[in-house]
Amino acid sequence: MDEYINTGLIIEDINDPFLILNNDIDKVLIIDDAMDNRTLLSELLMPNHKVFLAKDGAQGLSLACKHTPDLILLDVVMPGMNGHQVIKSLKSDESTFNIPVIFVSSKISPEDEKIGLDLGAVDYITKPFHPPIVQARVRNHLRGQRHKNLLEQLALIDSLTEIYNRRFYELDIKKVWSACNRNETQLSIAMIDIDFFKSYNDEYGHLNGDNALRVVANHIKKQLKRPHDIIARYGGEEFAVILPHTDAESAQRLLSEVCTSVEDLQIAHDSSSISHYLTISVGGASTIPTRDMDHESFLKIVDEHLYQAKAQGRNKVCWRSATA
Ligand SMILES: Nc1nc2c(ncn2[C@@H]2O[C@H](COP(=O)(O)OP(=O)(O)OP(=O)(O)O)[C@@H](O)[C@H]2O)c(=O)[nH]1
Repeated sequence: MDEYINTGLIIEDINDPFLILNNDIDKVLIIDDAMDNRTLLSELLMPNHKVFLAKDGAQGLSLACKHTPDLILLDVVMPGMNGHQVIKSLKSDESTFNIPVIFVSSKISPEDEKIGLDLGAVDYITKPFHPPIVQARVRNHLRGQRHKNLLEQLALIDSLTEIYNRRFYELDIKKVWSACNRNETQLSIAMIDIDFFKSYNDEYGHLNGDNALRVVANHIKKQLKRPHDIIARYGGEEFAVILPHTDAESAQRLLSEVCTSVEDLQIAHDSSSISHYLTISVGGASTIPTRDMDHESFLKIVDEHLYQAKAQGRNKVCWRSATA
């Protein structure tokens, strides 16, 4: 079938890493049972976009989940699942909920258009369509979507350190907690606090304090190598680290290295009573999440261990033992 061939930027459901490499090109998924429409629309969009083609609703849903396109052009009248059923399914799935959908339909009455928009479509184009209008509408919606994505990303970044912020932590931990629960895999969480940071600010000034926060945050971030490991600024001089699929032994080893390496940065801290340099204390715990415990209660255990690290002299890691 012609759509299964990767022609220029027209891509069907192929297992091709090329898709992941060209992130800067917007991806548009066309779901239409008529081959002529698929061809016409893809030719219109192909020069500027990466185009995926689906010949029915089921294939469209599977491509949408797999490739998370930036925009979907969706026919209404199709055999099997119609466009209304497809958009309902897209809107009920967390992974596809945010993808804007434009209906491209031969149902042209205002009532049809209203139904489409009420179902969550961002636009409604009637057939026969005018190519320049399709191109302009697609371009405008993609521009809006890019802007929205950018704002969403910025809302999850801490402006001082440019690492993730607490809001991202809250979103991520929920997902990771349930994924590790489902897969029965180990999850480790650490809370990191800079030692005597109040006196650092008092001694060197707030601007140097800000700079030290930036340096320490990004230094720790660099040491988290796995793709799903994250560090987030949890509050003032406190950072949370999430290490999915990581057991207590590995996590503790990693955080001990982090702890040592922060002191090795040799950021002078003359008013610290434990070192000449800026240091951190770390509390942590590991578990296979169960239904009996939520991540907030687990974080309290992590916090208790941070408290212990402080109480035991700072510049160290306290981890809940596996049997505790
Ligand atoms: N420069 C700067 N300082 C901050 C920022 N956020 C929090 N702080 C400071 O971090 C300090 C934290 O002080 P404390 O909570 O008393 O803790 P500490 O002095 O580090 O003492 P221990 O944690 O017990 O070792 C406060 O003085 C805050 O003002 C920030 O964004 N920039």
